[in-house]
Amino acid sequence: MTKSKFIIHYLLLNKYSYLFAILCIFVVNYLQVEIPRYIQLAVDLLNQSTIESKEGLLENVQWVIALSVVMVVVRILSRMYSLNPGRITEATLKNDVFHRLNRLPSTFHEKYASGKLISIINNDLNGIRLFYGIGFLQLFNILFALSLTPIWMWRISPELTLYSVIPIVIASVIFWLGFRKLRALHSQRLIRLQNLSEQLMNYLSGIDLIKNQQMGDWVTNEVDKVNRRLFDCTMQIAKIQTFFMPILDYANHFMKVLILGLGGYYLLQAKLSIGEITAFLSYSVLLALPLMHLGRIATVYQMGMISIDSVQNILNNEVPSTDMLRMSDAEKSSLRGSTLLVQNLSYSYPSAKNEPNELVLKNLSFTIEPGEKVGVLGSIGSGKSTLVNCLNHHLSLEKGHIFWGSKDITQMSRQDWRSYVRTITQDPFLFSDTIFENVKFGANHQGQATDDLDVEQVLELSQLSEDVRRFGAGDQTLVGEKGIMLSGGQKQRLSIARALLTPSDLIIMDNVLSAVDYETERTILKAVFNRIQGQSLLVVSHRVSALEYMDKILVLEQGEIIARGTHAELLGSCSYYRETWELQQHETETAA
Ligand SMILES: Nc1ncnc2c1ncn2[C@@H]1O[C@H](COP(=O)(O)OP(=O)(O)OP(=O)(O)O)[C@@H](O)[C@H]1O
Repeated sequence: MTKSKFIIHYLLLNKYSYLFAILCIFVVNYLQVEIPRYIQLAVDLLNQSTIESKEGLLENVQWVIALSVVMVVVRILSRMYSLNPGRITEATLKNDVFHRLNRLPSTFHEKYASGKLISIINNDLNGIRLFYGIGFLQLFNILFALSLTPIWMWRISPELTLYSVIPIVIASVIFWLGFRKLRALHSQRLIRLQNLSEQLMNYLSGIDLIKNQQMGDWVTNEVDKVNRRLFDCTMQIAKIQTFFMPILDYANHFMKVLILGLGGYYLLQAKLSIGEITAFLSYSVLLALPLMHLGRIATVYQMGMISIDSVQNILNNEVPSTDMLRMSDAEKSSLRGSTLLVQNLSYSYPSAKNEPNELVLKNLSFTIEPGEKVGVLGSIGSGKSTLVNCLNHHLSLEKGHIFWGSKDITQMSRQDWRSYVRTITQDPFLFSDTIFENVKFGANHQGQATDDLDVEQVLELSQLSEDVRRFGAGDQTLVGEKGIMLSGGQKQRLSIARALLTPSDLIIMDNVLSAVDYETERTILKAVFNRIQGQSLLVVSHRVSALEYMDKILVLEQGEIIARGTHAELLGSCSYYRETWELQQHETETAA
C-alpha cells in the first residue's frame, strides 16, 4: 500500500466523524470572525449617547454573548469528533500491526528485533494518533482561519490587511527552513528511540547473566552511549523549536504594532473608526493563533509521516499467499492420520547478500507412517533443528518436497498445518503466567475444550506432577518471565505437557529431553507412547537412549542421512551410531 493510500484508508475508517468535525471547525471559525464584527459595531456605538445607540449597543453585546456560547459548544463537539478518530486509528493500527506480525514468516523477525517492534508499536503509533487527531483538527483550523480571517480584514481595510500580512509572509519563509531541518531530526530521533528500546530489551532479557558476571557497569555505559545519542537529537529538536518556531509568534507581535501604528494614522485621517481598529486587532489574533500553532502542527505532521513509514515497513511485508488459504472442514478431515512424505529435501539459509549459502540439509527422503515413531540422531550442528523447522513449515520452503498424504505442505497455510503437527522445541517458551495457563496455552484457540482434569493428566504424563505438588500454589504457581522460576528440565516437561494436551496427528520433539536424566527421559517417553497411540511421533535427539524404542531411526550427519533402521539394525550397520551408543552407555555407568 502506498503512503497516500495508507493515509486515506485510515481516514476513511472514521469518515463520518471527520465530516462532522470539519463542519464544526468551519462553524467555529466562522463565528470567530463574526464576533469581532459585533464588537466593532458596539465600540462605535459607545461614542454616541442616543437611546437608539444604547439599544443597538445592548443588542450587539447580546449577539456577542450568544455567538460565544454557540462557539464554545461547537468547539467542544469539533474536538470530540476530530480527536477520537486519532485514538480509534491508533487502536486499530495496533491490532493490524500485531495481526500482521503474527503471520509474517520467520525471515521478517530475523531482521527486526523485538525491542524495535515494541518501540514502533508504542512511540510511532503514538505519532500516528496525533497525526489523525490533533493534526487533523489543527489542519482545518488553520485552513479555515487563514482563508476566512483575511476576507473579514479586507472588508475593513484592504491597505492595512496587506501591510499586516508582510511580517507573516517573511516569518513563514524562515519557519519553512526550520521545518525542513526538523523533519530529518524527527526521523533520526525515532530511529534512536528504536535502537534504545532494542538495546534495553536485549539487556533486560539477559539481566541474570549481567548480574552474575558483574557486567552492570559496562552495560550501563553502553546504554548511556545510545541514550546520549537520543538525548543529543532531542536537544537539537528542542533548540530549533525554541528559537525557530516562535518566529511566527514574533511576527504576530510585530503585526499588532503595525496595526496600532498604521491604524492610528488612518484614524487620524478618519479612514477608520475605533471600532474597526478594535475589530482589526481581534482579527490579527485570530490570524496569529493558528500560525503560532503551526510549529506544533508541523511537528505532529512530521512525526506522523515518519511513523507511517515505520508502520508501513511492517504492514507492507507480504504474508505468504498460501497462509491466506483455509482448508474446508471436509478436506481437513480427509487428511487426518496421513503419511508424512519427505522427498529430496535440501535447505540452505538465505544469506544477507542473497548469495546461495551452504546446504544445511542435503537431499533428504523418508516417510513417517500413521502411528509410526521415528527418531533422528545427529551430532551438534548436523541440521536436526533445521529439519524440524522445515517439517513444521516454520522455514519457507520450495514446493514438492514435503507432503502430508497427497497434499504438499507448502500449499496449505501454516495455521492449517499446525492442526496436524505439534512441535515441542528445544527452547520452550513460557509466558509470565501460571503453570496451568501455560499448559493450556493455545488449546482453546484450536477449538479444543480442555478441563482441569486434562491438565492434571498431562502434567502426570510429562513427569511434572510431583514438582508441581511441591510448589506452594500447585498448578496455579506463577512461573515468572519466560519461566524463570522453573529449571531447564521442568520447562521442557511443561512444554511436553502442553503439546500432549490437545490431540494432533504428528508430534515432533526437538531435543526436548536433554535437561532430564536418562531415567526420567525413559519414563516420559513411555508415557508419551501410551498417550499418543495411533499418532505419529518424531523424536530428535543426540542421545541414543531417547531413540532406542523407535520404530525407525535416521542418522543425520552434516545434513545427510547416512544410515537408517531400528536400534538393533543400526548397532550392527552404522559405526557412528554404535560408537555414540557405547560412549553414552559408558557415561551413564560412570554417572551411576
Ligand atoms: N537462522 C540461521 N541462519 C543461518 N544459519 C543457521 C541458522 N540456524 C542454523 N544455522 C546453521 O545451520 C547448521 C545446522 O544447525 P541446526 O540448528 O539445524 O543444527 P542441530 O543439529 O539442531 O544442532 P544442535 O544439536 O546444536 O541443536 C549450523 O551450521 C547452523 O550454524
